[in-house]
Amino acid sequence: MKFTKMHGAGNDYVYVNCFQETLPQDIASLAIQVSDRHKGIGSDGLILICPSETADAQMRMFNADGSESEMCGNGIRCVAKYVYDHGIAQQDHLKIETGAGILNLDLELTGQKVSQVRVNMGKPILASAEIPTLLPGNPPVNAELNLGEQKLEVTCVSMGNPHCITFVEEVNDHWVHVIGPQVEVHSVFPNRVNAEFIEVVSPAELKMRVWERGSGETQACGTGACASAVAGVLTGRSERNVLIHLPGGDLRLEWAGSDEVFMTGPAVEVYEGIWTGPH
Ligand SMILES: N[C@H](CCC[C@H](N)C(=O)O)C(=O)O
Repeated sequence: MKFTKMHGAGNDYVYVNCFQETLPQDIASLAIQVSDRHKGIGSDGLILICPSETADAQMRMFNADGSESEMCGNGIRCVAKYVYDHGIAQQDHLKIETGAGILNLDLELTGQKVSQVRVNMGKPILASAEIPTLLPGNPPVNAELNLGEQKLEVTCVSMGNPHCITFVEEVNDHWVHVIGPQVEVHSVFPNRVNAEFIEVVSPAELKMRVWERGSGETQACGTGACASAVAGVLTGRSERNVLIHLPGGDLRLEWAGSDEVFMTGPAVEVYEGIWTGPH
């Protein structure tokens, strides 16, 4: 199976062109195997670039534990780069079908290749089946999440996939590695959740680390950055246009007057290879 390794702000996935490749039946197992950083290719998950009847391509995204997510913000920028650079569609405006609907993307070229992508990520959802209201009468903004000894004040936003955002004084390993896994599997999130921890640098700048549902800490999360930008506005902490610093790079977020969230960031291809495993 031919694959391409790509990343967006350090959030790295194995990409397979399903216009050409045939996959095994059990995609969840394949995702677990290729993602393994010691016994596989090594990635935060597996992303399939598939034909679509309604858009230029369809994206399917699997976490490192094999679970499928509705959306991936860093992934969709890389899918757009792949679709353009590899000649599947060559307009500088693309439509990609996702589990969160069809999204519109604008490509920025350096030479003949895509270097940055601006994505209309659609409207945030403040309460949904994936993010039930945390407690009766408790809205998803500044809600109380009970972790036993500790109570967190969180804001829950879905970008098609669910996010739980906590604003903290200092984003450190304790938040990400100790609190993150507890938030991910908290019983108020029946489908689990991605957990973001945000430090406000200024109203125009946030620092973020993420514990992702199904993949653990990653260097960046596009949908998480969108959800965090929305949470910053809803809680009066940040402006509608913010730069978010992540361990793997920066993302620009705008929550426009139209209520849609626009995300701009890099997309990088690293190498191509042939998956022959596992043996
Ligand atoms: N890293 C991805 C999100 C993956 C989300 C996934 N972990 C989930 O289960 O929803 C992003 O850039 O948006």
